Amino acid sequence: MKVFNFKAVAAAAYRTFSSKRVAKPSAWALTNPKTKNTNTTVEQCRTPMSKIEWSEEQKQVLSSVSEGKSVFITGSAGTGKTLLLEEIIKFLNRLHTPYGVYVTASTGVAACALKGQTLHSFAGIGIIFSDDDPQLLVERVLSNQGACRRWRKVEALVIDEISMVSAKLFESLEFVAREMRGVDETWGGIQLVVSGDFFQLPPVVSNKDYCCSSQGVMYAFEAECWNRSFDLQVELTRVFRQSDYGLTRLLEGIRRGESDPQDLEFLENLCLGSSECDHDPSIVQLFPLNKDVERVNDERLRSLQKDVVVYRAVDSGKGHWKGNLRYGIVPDEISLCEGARVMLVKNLDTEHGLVNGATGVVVGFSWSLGEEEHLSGICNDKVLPVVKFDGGKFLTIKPAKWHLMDGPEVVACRKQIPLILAWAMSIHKCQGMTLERVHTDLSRAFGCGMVYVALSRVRSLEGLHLSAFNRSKIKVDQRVSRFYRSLASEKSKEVMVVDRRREKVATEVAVVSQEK
Ligand SMILES: Nc1ncnc2c1ncn2[C@@H]1O[C@H](COP(=O)(O)OP(=O)(O)OP(=O)(O)O)[C@@H](O)[C@H]1O
Repeated sequence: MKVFNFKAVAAAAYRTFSSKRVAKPSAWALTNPKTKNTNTTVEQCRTPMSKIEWSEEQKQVLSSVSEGKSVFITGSAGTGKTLLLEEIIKFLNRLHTPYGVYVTASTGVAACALKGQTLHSFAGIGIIFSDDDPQLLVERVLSNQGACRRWRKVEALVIDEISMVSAKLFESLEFVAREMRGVDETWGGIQLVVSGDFFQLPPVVSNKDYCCSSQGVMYAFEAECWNRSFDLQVELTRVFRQSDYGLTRLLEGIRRGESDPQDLEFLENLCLGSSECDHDPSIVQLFPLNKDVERVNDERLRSLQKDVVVYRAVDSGKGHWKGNLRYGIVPDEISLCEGARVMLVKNLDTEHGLVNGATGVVVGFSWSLGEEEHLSGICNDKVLPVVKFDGGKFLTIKPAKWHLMDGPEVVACRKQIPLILAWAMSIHKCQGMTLERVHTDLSRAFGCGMVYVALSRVRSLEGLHLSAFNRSKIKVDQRVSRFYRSLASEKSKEVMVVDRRREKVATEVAVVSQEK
């Protein structure tokens, strides 16, 4: 109880302090790339879950896409990249022929969330290594009928979570696109819509490739074809996930590796109140490693000492597509019992907050009357879990379906209960999620972007519980910083051009009125 008070007081004090200290940024601060943490403003933040109102930047992207332009959308966590992408996908699907639009992502989890497929399965190039000859990849595609059709028919290609796509893959795909389509334009003329934040998790590269990449190139933006792949590269700057300016600014500092020492001190102090969280199962624990996630979830489940009901995924579909289903968020098998902490992994009732990421507790099981057919193969006990969500709502959870799409065609389908155990989760899996309450030990974070991804999941400081924090674990790749500096300087050049045009028009208007 004492600890809880400490956290509440600390968070409140921090908010007061941070809002007092930070005045409304000037117009200069908003456009000058050299200004630290310029990119988010307090009046720009809004209450999460409220009605969608596209920001000017989001509107700019929507309009460019509607003109057929290729765009790269980036920005801090929670700036609405995914929401914007969903809107773009709806638009593209209305515009193009069947098989004209392919939605992909670098990870199965992100692909599933957008009802798409992984970039690898779209491309049909198999696993690639840094020394693979691009021509060999074209041959691989040519031996795969489905992949040939995809490359020839695609008119618009969406790629989400680009930060985890390597330069080698990006470059290879651009080459494959030109070769397969026989068109000598960049990407063979395909309209690209790419989204992601390079300050978040980087590409996973093999040891062999890592040696090459650390000397050479690693990130997709380092690919030789990157700049000519896009007509527009936009950094979204309005944060929607957090409405607290202090937290938004603290996160932006960590994202860029330019933290204010007082923010870091605040995070260190926050750790003092951690012991309570170890016993509070309603807080999702985030771990850098999968093995810790499995250990904690298993231990917690066993400690309840209740009868367990097992749900097994039922997969259908064509050959290798079926294999891809297991890389999505929903597991092959999930064991549940009364008292188990769970997270919904599907939007069931958006109006009542029963959305992907909502957490709750299994309070019992009900007979699956009328659902026997749907449960067949999934659960031998023929019962459905009843969950009390943290918002107070009770819901009997029925099996849901996840489809793997090849353009408009469903090529594989997984049926499973849309729940995962939620005492613990990996930082890799939570990238892209909004979580109400998070507990994490960041002293064991490794690699670039991990601290930022973990911290940026929450909506408010009250939702953040830290048991350890080590400032040396905030790692930012200088190549990424340079890339964002160059994006910002391009933006400020654009602003200057617009300002000059405005000045010119104003002078002309003044001259005209004097002449009159
Ligand atoms: N224009 C908008 N109006 C209202 N809410 C918005 C808007 N854009 C985004 N949001 C909300 O903000 C939250 C974060 O959005 P989203 O998940 O799309 O961000 P993101 O940039 O993809 O984050 P991450 O990098 O962590 O994946 C979501 O709850 C989303 O619904």
